Amino acid sequence: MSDFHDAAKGGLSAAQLEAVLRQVGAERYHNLHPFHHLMVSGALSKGQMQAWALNRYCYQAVIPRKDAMILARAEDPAFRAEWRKRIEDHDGEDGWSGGIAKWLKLATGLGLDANDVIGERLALPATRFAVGAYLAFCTNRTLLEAVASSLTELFSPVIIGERVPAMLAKYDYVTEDTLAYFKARPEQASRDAQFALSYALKHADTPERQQAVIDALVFKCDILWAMLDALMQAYGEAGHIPPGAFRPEDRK
Ligand SMILES: O=C(O)c1cc(C(=O)O)c2c(n1)C(=O)C(=O)c1cc(C(=O)O)[nH]c1-2
Repeated sequence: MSDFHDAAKGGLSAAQLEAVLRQVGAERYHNLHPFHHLMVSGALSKGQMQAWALNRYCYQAVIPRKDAMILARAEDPAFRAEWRKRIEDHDGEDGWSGGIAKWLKLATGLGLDANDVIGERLALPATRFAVGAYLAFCTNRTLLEAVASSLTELFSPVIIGERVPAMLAKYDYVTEDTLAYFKARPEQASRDAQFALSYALKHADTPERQQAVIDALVFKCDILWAMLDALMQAYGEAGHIPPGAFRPEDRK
């Protein structure tokens, strides 16, 4: 295990920087988290699955907002033309025909009330803090760091490829229709991640900027990890559900 804090010392070639970024994913992406392992092994209760979908909605909902922050800060029209596809993917043409609507369908397909999900008030405090930290990072850090923080998407096709077949095989209440969100995602994620990776490799042209790119990806892995930690703490064996947060019916 590396801590990556001086991974760019002395400077890296583009290929070396890419290798470090992929190593960050190999060591820190949330497919390594115990909550994901419980999910793919079929061990989650329905209430735990609902808690996951309800909390993940907060993440989905902030994505187009952080992408709008990135758009606003980008001076190159060609960059903006490419990046705005991300907002279109999540919002669709009318706000409710893209990825966010599909995530909502996933949540309601698991038995949750749509207003409870959209309202975000039943989400865990730590989820809201993590998601807020992502939005703040993309608002306050350099454009290069904000772009680099999206690079977890290099690894999302892998976790989606693990999650979807397992959910269909191991939970009888999960249908293909419920999981429609994930159909378009791997292709969109690969397109987006390739663009972001090329941008990051090109613009990280000093050891300091290379380190900033690596740190941004580590930070983003921490965000995703912290969200699953929060679910474990609240809905795992410890069962410390914070006041006001979602209480599954199978665990009053
Ligand atoms: O299912 C997943 O585990 C997963 C992970 C990630 C990610 O790695 O950040 C994203 C998504 N899904 C996703 O659906 C998505 O739209 C997305 C956008 C971004 C981003 O940072 O811009 N990450 C992710």
